[in-house]
Amino acid sequence: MVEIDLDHLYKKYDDGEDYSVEDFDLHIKDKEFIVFVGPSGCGKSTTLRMIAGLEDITKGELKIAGKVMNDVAPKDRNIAMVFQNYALYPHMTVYDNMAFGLKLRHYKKADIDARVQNAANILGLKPFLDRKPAALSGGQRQRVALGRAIVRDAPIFLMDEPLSNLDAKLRVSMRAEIAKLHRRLNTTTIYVTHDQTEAMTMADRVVVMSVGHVQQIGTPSQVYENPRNKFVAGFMGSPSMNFFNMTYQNGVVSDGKSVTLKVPEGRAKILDDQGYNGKELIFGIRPEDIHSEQAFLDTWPDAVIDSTVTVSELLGATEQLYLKVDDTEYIANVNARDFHSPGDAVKMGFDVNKAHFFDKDTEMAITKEPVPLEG
Ligand SMILES: Nc1ncnc2c1ncn2[C@@H]1O[C@H](COP(=O)(O)OP(=O)(O)OP(=O)(O)O)[C@@H](O)[C@H]1O
Repeated sequence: MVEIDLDHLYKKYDDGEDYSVEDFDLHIKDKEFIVFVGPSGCGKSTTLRMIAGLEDITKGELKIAGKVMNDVAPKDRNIAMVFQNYALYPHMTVYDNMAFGLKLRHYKKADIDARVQNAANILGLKPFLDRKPAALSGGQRQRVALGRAIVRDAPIFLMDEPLSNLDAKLRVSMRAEIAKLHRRLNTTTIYVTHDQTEAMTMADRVVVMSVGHVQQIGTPSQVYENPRNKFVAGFMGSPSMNFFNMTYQNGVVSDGKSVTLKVPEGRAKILDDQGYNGKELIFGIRPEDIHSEQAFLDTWPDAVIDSTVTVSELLGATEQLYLKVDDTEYIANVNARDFHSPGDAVKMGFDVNKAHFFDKDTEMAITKEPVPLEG
């Protein structure tokens, strides 16, 4: 059982005025695949490096399997780490790169060989064991870096943007390989990325961060379906959620120009109960919740907006439409059968039942019960 507890962790760098990480509180379960996700500079790597022991913890406690680790040296934490730049030794073969850490730890030769062969087998690296890193592709190098973590047989893997140096296609296939590897090895894993797609597709749970603070912790679907605030709503999902500044009054939201939408009763009651009648708020709707099919427009005539297509991208089964109403631009993902061209005047139906409302000042989601930070 390897559980990791981040108990109200804080980090302030010597030359920093503010905390780079503030009050990071998380219990990681045995075998869990956790992804820290957020924009550049939000404190993901700093948190990971505190867990690895590469940075001091300013305040708070780090526990691994119940034991406080704050002052334990990195080499004694039994953690394997995979970095963005692979950190391979260029003068060593693939075999030696994977064996090196074990040699340093005085493993027996036969044991080292068995571990390296096993990792090479899992990662499809057998044909390359005698090559040097320069003679490998980016994906193969990244696999060697993973191999070096696997041979350690460590109960915890930490991965810091391990795929960001790979091209888009390779990233997708390595993403699946790492997920498969996790299912096979069941190692408690913390994975850092700024790519929300990686977070959504790989994580058991994601920790969404912004400027040193945890914004929300949950399964990918929890944070996608029930974002706690506007930041999480806008960060998770591609293309991003559309936001409109609106005023809510008597069951209708309006931007004071051409966008006026009836709010279904249940949602309107929540807004009424929480005192938003007559107030400004932020209205959010995901591109997939805006429709162009006639049947939808006929069913919800009070949520149809006359718009103009500015760009249309055919993605195969769906079409991504960039639209404009007055000066407001938004994006919709619609069925590709209704193909549109730039300049087309279109009627777009907003599925207000799926919309999200946020307080204009706090930017927190307006829901029946406040969305918890975790879960
Ligand atoms: N060694 C350091 N000394 C001082 N400040 C630092 C140091 N390392 C990081 N920081 C600062 O701490 C904050 C968090 O940085 P961190 O690298 O953890 O963010 P990140 O989310 O991992 O970003 P990225 O995706 O760009 O790596 C940033 O404001 C950064 O400038």
